[in-house]
Amino acid sequence: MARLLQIAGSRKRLLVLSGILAVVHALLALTPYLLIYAIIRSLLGPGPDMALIRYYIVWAIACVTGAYMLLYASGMASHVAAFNILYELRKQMADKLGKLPLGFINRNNSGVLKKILADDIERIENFIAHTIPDFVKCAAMPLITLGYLFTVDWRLALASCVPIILVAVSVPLMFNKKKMAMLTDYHNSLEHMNAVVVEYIRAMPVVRIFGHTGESFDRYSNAVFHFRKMVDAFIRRTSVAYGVFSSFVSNATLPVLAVGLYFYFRNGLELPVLFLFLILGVGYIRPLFALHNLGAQLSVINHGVKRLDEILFEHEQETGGNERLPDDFSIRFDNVSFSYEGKREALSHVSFKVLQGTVTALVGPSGAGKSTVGQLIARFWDVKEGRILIGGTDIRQISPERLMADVSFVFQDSFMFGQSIYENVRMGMDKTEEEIIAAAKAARCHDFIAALPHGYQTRWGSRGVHLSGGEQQRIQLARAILKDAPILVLDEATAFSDPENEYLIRQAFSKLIENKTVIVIAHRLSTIVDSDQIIVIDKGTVADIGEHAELLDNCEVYRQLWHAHIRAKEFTI
Ligand SMILES: Nc1ncnc2c1ncn2[C@@H]1O[C@H](COP(=O)(O)OP(=O)(O)OP(=O)(O)O)[C@@H](O)[C@H]1O
Repeated sequence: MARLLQIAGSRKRLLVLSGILAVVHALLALTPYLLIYAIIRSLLGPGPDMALIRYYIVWAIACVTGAYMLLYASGMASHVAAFNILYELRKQMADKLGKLPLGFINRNNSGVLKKILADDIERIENFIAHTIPDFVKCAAMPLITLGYLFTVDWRLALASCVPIILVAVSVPLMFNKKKMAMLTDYHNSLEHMNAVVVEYIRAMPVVRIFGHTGESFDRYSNAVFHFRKMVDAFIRRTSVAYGVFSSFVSNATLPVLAVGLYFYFRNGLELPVLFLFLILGVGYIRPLFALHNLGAQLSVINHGVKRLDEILFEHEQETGGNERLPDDFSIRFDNVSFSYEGKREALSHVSFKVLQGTVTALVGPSGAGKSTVGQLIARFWDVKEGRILIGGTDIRQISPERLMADVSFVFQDSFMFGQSIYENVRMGMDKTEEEIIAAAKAARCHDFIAALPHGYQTRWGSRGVHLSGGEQQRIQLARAILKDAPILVLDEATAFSDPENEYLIRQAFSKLIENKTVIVIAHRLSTIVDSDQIIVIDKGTVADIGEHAELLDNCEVYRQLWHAHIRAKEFTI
């Protein structure tokens, strides 16, 4: 609750207002019962005063109306606060995700992130908008009622407390530490199920093709069964205590009725007082049910808030507080070592230099660390040892915005947004229509875009159009051409292209790399033989650096790669 109030920030005042309105609502909702009590007294007394009774009825109706108006106002205040908090939270999360290393996003399963960003935040809204006012109301109602009942007859008031005392004993039994730990397991299991479901759906095409439907379904169904087991075990553990709790609450009349009847027959307790206790002495127990539900909800929220905080407090990439601009766009790896999540080193003592305006190819066997080198330049991750310099400046001292503006990355897979093709090329950059079309022309995509049903305004996605893999690659190139960053990292961008597409991509490339510092991560060695330099990476280290002919003479790893490449080219089915 404290953390939620902290998250609420300046909206706390609205929440307090909502709470105050809920308390006044509770007071007003109680008043009609007191008026009914007065009416019964009057009716049972000698010569009832009908004018007074009518007066009480009018007041009772006014109080009920007022109570509901206040409840509405309280709900309004809490909703306005909740939606504002929701907005702030989503903004904070988006801002934070933008500052985290991109590797963090890669590392986390998209199903889990989706649950945190969509479901957990949504639940917080629900909690703040509904549960907080309900909580105040449910806590205020019994307190006010009980206080009043003690002023009427302390003996019956004490009797009406019996169910509360029993509840106070049974609830901690229900939520001891062990069961709270079970709740955490329950939430983890729910998260796991979410992740598996997302994977199951996303992997469906691959799974079908490879005939692993049974295996994949097993993972899915195991996750669902595990979740069911968790729920089952939790319900088994708590059902007895819950049964005791609900029977106390449902039969709360009994102690008041027994003690009331006793005093009525023995001590001449007034009938209206007995009625009052039978109505109010039981009515105030009901909100306890709601309080109990709130306990369960609180644990769900608690888990969600913890998950949100894991992201909000995740270590951000720092710029060392001493931001500098690069002097030029050369790149230097200075004794760089790096491992993913502290495991085996993916790169070990890697040093090389890339001059401004030159093309460098990274080659090496699969898993050697080529993509890692590329990703480190864009600071997807931070190095463990050594440093990476752009124009003489350590990239950790360049602001992330500057670094992102200076480096373009063409990935192996292109991602298309569910927007128009125009917006997919523009990618939020501040560019004119002419510039966008010029970039599309340079990337050889203008012709196929123009042939789409609505040209550049055609929407990508389920109800729009789909483009071939090669066309999507060219859209990626158009983005990079439009961005016009001085440094370009190309990760196997030409792989898997058909000859026609490859020809077009090559044309787009030559336009893209003009006057840029380029690093190409390539498997098809024939495409990079003319590079200014070739860096051979093997098992996370630099095996050799040089031009194609030199490396063929001197580097065994390169020679093997080259021969494998030639054999692959000559291979026919
Ligand atoms: N996100 C990641 N988390 C953990 N380990 C990773 C991750 N990405 C790569 N690795 C590991 O780091 C090592 C280097 O991988 P990298 O992708 O850089 O090699 P590569 O030379 O680009 O391979 P390929 O040519 O097959 O794409 C490999 O052992 C790989 O398993």
